[in-house]
Amino acid sequence: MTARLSLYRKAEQELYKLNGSVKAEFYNFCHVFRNNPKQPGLRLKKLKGDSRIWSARVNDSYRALLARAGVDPDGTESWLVIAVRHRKDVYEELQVAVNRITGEIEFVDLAVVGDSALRRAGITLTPAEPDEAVPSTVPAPAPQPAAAADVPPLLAAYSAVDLRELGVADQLIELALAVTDSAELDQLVEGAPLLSKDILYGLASGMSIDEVRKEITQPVELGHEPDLGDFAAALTRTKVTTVDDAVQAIIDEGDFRAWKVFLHPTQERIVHRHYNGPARVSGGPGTGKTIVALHRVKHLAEHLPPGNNKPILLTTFTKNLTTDLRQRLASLIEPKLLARVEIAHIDQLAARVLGENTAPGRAKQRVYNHVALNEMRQLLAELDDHRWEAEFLLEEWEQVILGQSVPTRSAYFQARRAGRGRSLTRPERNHIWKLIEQFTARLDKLGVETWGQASERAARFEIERAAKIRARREYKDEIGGVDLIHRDNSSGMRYLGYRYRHIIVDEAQDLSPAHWKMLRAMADPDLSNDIFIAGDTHQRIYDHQVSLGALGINIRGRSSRLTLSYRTTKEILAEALRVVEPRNPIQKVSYDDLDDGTDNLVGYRSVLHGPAPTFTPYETWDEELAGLAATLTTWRQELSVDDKGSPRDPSGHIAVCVADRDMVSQTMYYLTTKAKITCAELTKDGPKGNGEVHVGTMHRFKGLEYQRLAIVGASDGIIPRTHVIDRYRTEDPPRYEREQRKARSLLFVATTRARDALAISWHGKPSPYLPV
Ligand SMILES: Nc1ncnc2c1ncn2[C@@H]1O[C@H](COP(=O)(O)OP(=O)(O)OP(=O)(O)O)[C@@H](O)[C@H]1O
Repeated sequence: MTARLSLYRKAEQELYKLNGSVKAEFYNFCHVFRNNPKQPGLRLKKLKGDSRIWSARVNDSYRALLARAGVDPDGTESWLVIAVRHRKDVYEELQVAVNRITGEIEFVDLAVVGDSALRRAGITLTPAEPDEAVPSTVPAPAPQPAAAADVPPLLAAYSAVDLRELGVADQLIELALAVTDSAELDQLVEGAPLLSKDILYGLASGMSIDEVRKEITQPVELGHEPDLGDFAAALTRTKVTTVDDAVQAIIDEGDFRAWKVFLHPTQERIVHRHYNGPARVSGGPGTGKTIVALHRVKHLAEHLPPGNNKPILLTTFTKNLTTDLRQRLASLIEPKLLARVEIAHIDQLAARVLGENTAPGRAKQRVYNHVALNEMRQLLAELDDHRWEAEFLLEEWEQVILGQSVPTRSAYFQARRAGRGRSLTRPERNHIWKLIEQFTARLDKLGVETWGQASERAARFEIERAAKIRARREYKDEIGGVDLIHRDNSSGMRYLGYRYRHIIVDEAQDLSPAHWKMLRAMADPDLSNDIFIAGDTHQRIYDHQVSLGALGINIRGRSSRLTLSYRTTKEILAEALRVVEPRNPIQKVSYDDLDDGTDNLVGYRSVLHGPAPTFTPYETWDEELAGLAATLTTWRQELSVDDKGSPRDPSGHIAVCVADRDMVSQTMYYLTTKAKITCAELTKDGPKGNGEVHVGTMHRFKGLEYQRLAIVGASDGIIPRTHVIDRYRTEDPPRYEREQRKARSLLFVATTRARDALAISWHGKPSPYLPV
């Protein structure tokens, strides 16, 4: 007799944590079991409490708990491993059931529920294999201390019926209603099925029943009443890993594999949905927006018609993030599908478009804005014109003229200047236009252009290209769909089509209007699933505010939000939130939704725990660096051994984040020469060299994550740069606010890169954005 064996998600995760020899015995167990589950050495037997759970022997100490999920007509049995654990932790009362909302198989692990909660709910656990010396039943519960009875339950506002209707597993309902504090709830949900965990945390964090129903329950609802006894059908709906010869590789990959297979139901829904137009996912840092974007690429690639072209574009704002995306995508999809995906950062795309449209030898050198600013200053000095600041003019050019592709002086007279400070009269606009004409002529003569100019030109080329495609289509429709050989042959138009069938954008909050226009023109707006956008405006660190609707990208009704952080601990998250959402109403900041509405982080939460972030003041920068060296030395030591005491290399898991390049150099110099800690600078191409600790400016940390992170030099005057922005306070208040918001978001991005530990320090006065 043979058996098909699958692993329940929780069981797979338990296996990652077992030591190597137990894992090896488990692979052997799988092999034997698949050949013959009745093999006597396996000692397969039902638990007494629930006829659905069976226990089988992995080795002397470990047991696999299994559920039988049907038999094929050819006699092949289907079994699901729901847990692998020490025999002392196997209890007769363990149960497995089909959830009435999702129709999936669920295992409620009472073995990890705290004693106090079990006792209050009147549940006693009986070991399935008691040690000889231990009585077969856990001693009768001790009477509860009188004080405990006075503490109201945490979820006192809800009834058993509420919890059941939302989808909490039956076995957990009484227990959940009995817990009195969040620590008890944490323990209760540790072994709970995902849906129960989401619901209970949602209610405990203040979501209403309706919100939980809408955001958590409905997305995973089966739509009809499942047969609670039909495990075979339930197995087909349950996320499992099939045990085959590759199971060893799967388990050895451990937690690194989790994001590839176990999407959260909300993530899964966003990934697989059909969208009739552009769609967007938002959510706080670490909620899996990039993961969703990568799975979306996979989903779309799997549904492409056969071919050898690259109809999918995956793009992001910065170069170093494309490297990361490429690596992650390569580990998620097979090479054949990967070959159908173009991965390029947004400036690279613009450069490519310009390359195609520029005669050889005529290309301009692209320069960053500080080079352009110098040119503007020189021009103003030569003209002896002091009416406008160079910075103001450059921004007016970038944000208003280039940002809206304003083509002529008369169009500039009419241009919207939202968020640009005081209004300009017609003569003032006239003056500015003339200066900017002289400035662009100067750049032209030097043979250079800014990246902003380049993307605006690229957008124009792409828009023209899209217009040709549409004109050809309309003409073809007009003449009744016949081939346009007479017309196409002469113009070379025959092969002209939209560049991409699907475009996926990550870190969307930082793209400029020109970038969006270019992307819009690269995919057919008449087709569904054309553009998928992932981003969080709370993390916007460049000055590009856009309204997608006005740029022809209509996401209305196709926006979703992720709220559960997989990266950051509760402790870090609470402090990070106070950076972007200060409690002081005078400092209140609002964030847009990439359109004309606002976004917020309501419901943003984490189920991970860790130490509270530390906030340390110093008198001087030198003292602060000495403190940093001490922290890093301790972290390095702690991360040099793993959970099981084996040595491991801490390189690349610790990082230091500072405000500017000078501080990067000073920090690296101090750590290398005074503390013997090797460093790698984070550059736009990723970490340079293989030093143990990565050091970089806040901008470089966008999209990355580290196990432990130190933010140093978080002082008033540095975050934000008071000497740079203070003059706007009276001169240009909207600009002052924008600068403040950018600096705040930068600190928010930095704090949310830390996974387990975060240490923030400053010298002198702390940054006004720090929650201290
Ligand atoms: N379903 C999942 N299962 C396991 N891990 C996950 C899951 N979703 C996300 N993660 C992990 O959470 C971390 C953050 O994910 P990701 O980078 O996609 O978040 P993000 O929302 O894009 O963050 P940011 O806005 O900060 O860039 C990563 O380590 C990722 O592997």
